[in-house]
Amino acid sequence: MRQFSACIEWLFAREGDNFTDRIRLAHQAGLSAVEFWRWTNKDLDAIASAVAETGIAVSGIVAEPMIALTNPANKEAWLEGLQVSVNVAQRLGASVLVAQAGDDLPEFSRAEQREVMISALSAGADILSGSGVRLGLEPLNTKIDHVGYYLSSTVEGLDIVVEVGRPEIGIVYDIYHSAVMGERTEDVVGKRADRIVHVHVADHPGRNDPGTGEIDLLGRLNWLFAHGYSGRVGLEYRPKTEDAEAVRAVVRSLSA
Ligand SMILES: O=C(O)C(=O)CO
Repeated sequence: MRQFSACIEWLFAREGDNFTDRIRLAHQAGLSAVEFWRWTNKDLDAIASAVAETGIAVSGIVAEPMIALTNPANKEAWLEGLQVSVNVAQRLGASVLVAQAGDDLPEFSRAEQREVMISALSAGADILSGSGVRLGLEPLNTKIDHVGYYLSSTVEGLDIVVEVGRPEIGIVYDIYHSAVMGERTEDVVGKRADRIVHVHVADHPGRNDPGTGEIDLLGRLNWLFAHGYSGRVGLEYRPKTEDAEAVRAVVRSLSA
């Protein structure tokens, strides 16, 4: 059965509640996993308690510090942070760390930045090795949400992780970002679905609930699962309502 994970940066984020209430609300709504972004600004003890109390899984968090992997000056600090992020992921039982490439830096060529990223990711693989945690480099759209970001192409992201050549390193494939960039899933993923460590969904336009826009999310998910993806589906969208039933309806509509 297809497994879903609620991104509680946006889902179950009722005004007045504290962050850990979102974990309880996701559990009450029937979700088996949650994910969130930064961990350095959150109460990890409270999160760990809510996770233990509900039995819900944490599918992923962001690798911190969120500094540009494209910048050679950041490599050491990024690797130090990765070690701590792995420890946090292990504490929470999270199997995915999400890494962002950072901005396209005008002082370096794209090829130079690519080399810097490959070197950092290769060193990162040594840190991840044996930890049970994988790192997903995330291509993001540069048309709406992340103008200036280095990595907007899924093919380029996959080429980078294939060149790194380590099982600990893959990509996060966000169908919304990919669709905004005009990509068709089958064209850009091709035979490399095994390199995807996590998938995100949101509809376009609006980045709202699946079903509110024009992306055939079910069709794209069906394609991914038929071609080797076996991880969770992260619900990373801005919900139009706070109604738990609306999330359940999304899960039903995207289930196989
Ligand atoms: O920052 C974003 O837009 C993301 O998709 C993070 O996962």
